[in-house]
Amino acid sequence: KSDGFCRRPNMFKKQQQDVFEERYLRCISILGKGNFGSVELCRYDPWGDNTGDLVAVKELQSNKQATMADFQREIQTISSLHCDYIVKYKGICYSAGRLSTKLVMEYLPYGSLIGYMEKHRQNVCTRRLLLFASQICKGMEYLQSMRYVHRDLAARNILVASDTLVKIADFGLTKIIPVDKEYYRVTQPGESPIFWYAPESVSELKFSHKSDVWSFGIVLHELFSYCDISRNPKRLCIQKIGSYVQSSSMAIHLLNLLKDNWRLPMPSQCPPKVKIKTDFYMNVFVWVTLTN
Ligand SMILES: C=CCCn1cc(-c2nc(Nc3ccc(C4CCNCC4)cc3)nc3[nH]ccc23)cn1
Repeated sequence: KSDGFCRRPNMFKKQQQDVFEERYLRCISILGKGNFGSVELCRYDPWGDNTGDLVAVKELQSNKQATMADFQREIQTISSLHCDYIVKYKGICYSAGRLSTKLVMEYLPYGSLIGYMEKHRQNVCTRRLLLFASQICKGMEYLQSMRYVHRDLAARNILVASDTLVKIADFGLTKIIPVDKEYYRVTQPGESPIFWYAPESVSELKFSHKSDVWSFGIVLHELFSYCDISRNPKRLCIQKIGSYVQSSSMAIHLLNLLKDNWRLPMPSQCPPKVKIKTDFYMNVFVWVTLTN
C-alpha cells in the first residue's frame, strides 16, 4: 500500500546508478510508445531461471527527432525523482552492440490509465476518480517542488500501479525552470497535441507550473469522462473548430476559442457532485461537494 510518500533526495548521496547487463535483459513484449521511444516489458534474469524481476525498458527510437541528449536528460530527470506518484527509475543498460543506452524502470502491471478505464470503467466510482486525481496532483506538486515542468501531462502518460494507485510517467519533454525565471520557452513545437496546452503554450510555446496546472485540468476532464475516446479533448476541440481545418492552422483556431472563453464541456458522465472548470487564468477549480 502506498503511504503517499514523496521525499526530496539526499542531495549528498549520489544516486546509485544501477547498471543492468544487457545479456540478462530478456525482452518479453512491447508495452507502448512514449515521447521519442518505445517501452518493452523485460525480465532481468541473471540466474537464467525466470526468477528475475519484470522491468519496463525504454529505448530511444533512432528515427525520432529526439537526440541522445534529450534521452540522457530524460534519464537524468527520472533518476532524480523519488515519489510514490511518479514511475520509479531502476537503472540503465548500456547496449554495447547498438551503442545506445536503455532506461530501466519499475513495471506497472495495469498499463496506461486510458486502457485501464476502458477495461474497468464499470467498477470505478467517483471516489476512486478523485483518489486518482489527488495522486496525480501530489505527483505534480512534488515535480513542481523540484522545479520541473512536465509539459506533457495527459491521461496517456499516467500509468496504473494497482486498483488504488496511479503514477505519472514519460518525462521525455520535462524541463527544469531556471531559478531566475517563471517559465520555460521551447524553440520548436514538439509533437504532443496542443489540446492539452495552456493558451500561452499554444501561442508562445511558454511552459510553466501554471501551464502544467492547465494540463491537469484537461486530465481531470479525461478522468471524469472515464477516458472515453468519444470525449477525448482532441476530438471535442476539432469537433468545435471544424474537422476541415488544416492542422497547421489548428493552433490559431484553438487559441481564438479559448480567448472567447470556450472550454471543454462538462463530462456528461461526471456525477453532479463534481464540477470541473479551468478559467482563463489557468486556475483549475474542482468543486467537489462530497455531500451524500
Ligand atoms: C507512459 C506512456 C508512454 C510510454 N509507455 C510507458 C509504458 C509503461 N508501461 C508499463 N506497464 C504496462 C503497459 C502496458 C500494458 C498493456 C495492457 C494492455 N495489454 C497490452 C499491454 C501493461 C502494462 N509499465 C511501465 N513502467 C514504466 C513505463 C511503463 C508503456 N508505454
